[in-house]
Amino acid sequence: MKNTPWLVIGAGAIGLFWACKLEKLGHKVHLVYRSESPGNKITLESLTDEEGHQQISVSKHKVKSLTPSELSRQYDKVLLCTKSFDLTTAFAQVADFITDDAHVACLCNGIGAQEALQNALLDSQTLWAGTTSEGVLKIEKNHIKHTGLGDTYFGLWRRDDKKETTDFPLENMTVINIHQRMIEKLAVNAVINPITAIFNIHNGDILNDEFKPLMEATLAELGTMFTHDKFGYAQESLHLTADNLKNRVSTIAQLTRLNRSSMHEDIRLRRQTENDFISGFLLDNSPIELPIQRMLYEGVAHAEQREDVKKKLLGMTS
Ligand SMILES: NC(=O)C1=CN([C@@H]2O[C@H](COP(=O)(O)OP(=O)(O)OC[C@H]3O[C@@H](n4cnc5c(N)ncnc54)[C@H](OP(=O)(O)O)[C@@H]3O)[C@@H](O)[C@H]2O)C=CC1
Ligand SMILES: CC(C)(CO)C(=O)C(=O)O
Repeated sequence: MKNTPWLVIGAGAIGLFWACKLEKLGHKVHLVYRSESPGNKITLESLTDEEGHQQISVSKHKVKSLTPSELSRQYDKVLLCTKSFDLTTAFAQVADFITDDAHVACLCNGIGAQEALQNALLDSQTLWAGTTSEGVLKIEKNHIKHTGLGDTYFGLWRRDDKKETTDFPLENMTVINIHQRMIEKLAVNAVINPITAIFNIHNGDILNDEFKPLMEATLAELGTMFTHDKFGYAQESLHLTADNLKNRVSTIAQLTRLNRSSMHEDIRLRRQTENDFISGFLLDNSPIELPIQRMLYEGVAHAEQREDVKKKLLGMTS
């Protein structure tokens, strides 16, 4: 299988990063872009070495960039690197060029888009849901900066899948508990992303005293939901008590203290956010009312309500 190229979809930060990573691993990469061609050489600037030490290195990676209409062959390994709200449309555009037994993987944040993608696949195709804690910034159309070293895992999206013994077609990346890992990531995103986006602050700032009551209340509310036996993903989330969440959120906020969260950046640049797949997913699936998460959702979704939401969030929790 190493001889057949990977089809990577989405030439954003993560798509370019994976195109470089796959090429480094010895795979051919065909990269599908939407608006601007990244060309055939990607520059990857790394700020940390493999052990996480500060060290700047620059490498160039060869890929073949195409639009969906330029595709002409069949692919058996596909990696979708779009935002969650673009996932199914991006797949639909390339579906005719994917083999009946293909491995199809996706790496978007949040939950909800994966099930929609699963429904678009043939039963004979395998969907791998992925989660990553790598930090990548796109500087130019063909230039990315790897700002934070992280891990990436893939697991079968369908738990009852007969293909349980199948491995992801890249070594050391298959996990059996992908749903748990995705819920854990979602829990962190549901705190850091909307708060930093609404208050226009860097990730580390949520640990400041000013936000302490809001943080405590948000974590308590989510802890109650994740440990509720009627939450649809309770099997994967019962360990996520308020204290456990506090540790996770504080660690990530500290590690990424100088970064803007993806949602903060999306709002700053007036782009669509992944709100519906983070807070929206929790609101739709929670067995209890989530007044704080609802207010965070509204504050992200409606720019005109943001000032009011800020006051309410600080007022209701102090
Ligand atoms: N960047 C990071 O460090 C991290 C990102 N993630 C998650 O990974 C996912 C991707 O993030 P990121 O790369 O930063 O996002 P970007 O917005 O940088 O990239 C998404 C890319 O998908 C492209 N795209 C959308 N629809 C299509 C389509 N139909 N055909 C081809 N390309 C398409 C977009 O094209 P266009 O340029 O036209 O908009 C864009 O280039 C998100 O869910 C994000 O939350 C998770 C962890 C870290
Ligand atoms: C972990 C975190 C919060 C890092 O910024 C992230 O995943 C995001 O910004 O979407």
